[in-house]
Amino acid sequence: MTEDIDFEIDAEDLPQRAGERTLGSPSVIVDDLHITYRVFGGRRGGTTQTKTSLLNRAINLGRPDSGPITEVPAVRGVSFVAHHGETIGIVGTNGSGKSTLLRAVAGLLPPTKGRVFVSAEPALLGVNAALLPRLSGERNIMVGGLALGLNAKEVRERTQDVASFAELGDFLYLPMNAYSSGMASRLRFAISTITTPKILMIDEALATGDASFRKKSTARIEQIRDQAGTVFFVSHSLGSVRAMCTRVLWIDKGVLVADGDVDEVCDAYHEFVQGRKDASSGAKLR
Ligand SMILES: Nc1ncnc2c1ncn2[C@@H]1O[C@H](COP(=O)(O)OP(=O)(O)OP(=O)(O)O)[C@@H](O)[C@H]1O
Repeated sequence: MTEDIDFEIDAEDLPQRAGERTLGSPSVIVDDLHITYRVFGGRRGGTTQTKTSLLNRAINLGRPDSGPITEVPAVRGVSFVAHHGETIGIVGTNGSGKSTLLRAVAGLLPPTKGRVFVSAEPALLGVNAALLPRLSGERNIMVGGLALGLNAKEVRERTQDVASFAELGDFLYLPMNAYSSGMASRLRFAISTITTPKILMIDEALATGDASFRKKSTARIEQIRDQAGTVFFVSHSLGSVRAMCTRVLWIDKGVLVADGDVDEVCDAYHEFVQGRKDASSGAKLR
């Protein structure tokens, strides 16, 4: 197991754990959730393919989306209840299903099986939010703001704040494909924090930008977290998870192997990635 654990972020720069906040009512209920991706390609004759008729194969010959379909079970039977007032870290090795789980809770992926109940519209805050490279920063702020539920007037009122938070200067009016990658990710972050959601989902957002922007963005996360009801935080940085979270879910190969106390789960996961323990060692923490 060669998972990298990033301890690079200075603990002093991190938002602190939400402390002894009393838990409120349930905000997210995930009940036996399964997410299976279906992708074109893969081994012909494999066990996960659907049958394509000879005629279809002949018609589709040469098309990139023709051929067998492979099913990738990314989340397998995950169940948990999150409450208002919790900051929940999600840890797991590469490809274990963390982002898929987050996207499913955010309503961006339909469950293959099982159900997700949310008490409010969750907002996914991540550096990977899709923006349109040919549009200016200003137009992207409008598109992003509308997508997050603001109306056009509200977005216009906040545009200068978003632009100055992202340190765009006059680049605000240039197409995003003229931005440096750091500038683009700062803008993504700034857009995704334009509102304060009741359920906030953060996917590796702390990795955004250089050290000074990271400090600023973590302060912004702390501010949002204090106002948001429930925060989910996917990260490979156990330092960040320990500093910020009040509970941790550990996902391995799509299965929830541990759900509980931050230090216990982080310690077990750390030992696991160091190759000292098997993933099943986390089961007792549930
Ligand atoms: N769009 C997709 N189509 C098909 N398979 C996918 C897709 N996205 C993810 N997967 C697969 O689903 C599994 C879970 O991926 P996911 O991105 O959720 O894991 P992760 O824990 O977030 O990984 P990482 O830490 O590398 O970001 C992996 O096997 C991955 O290859």
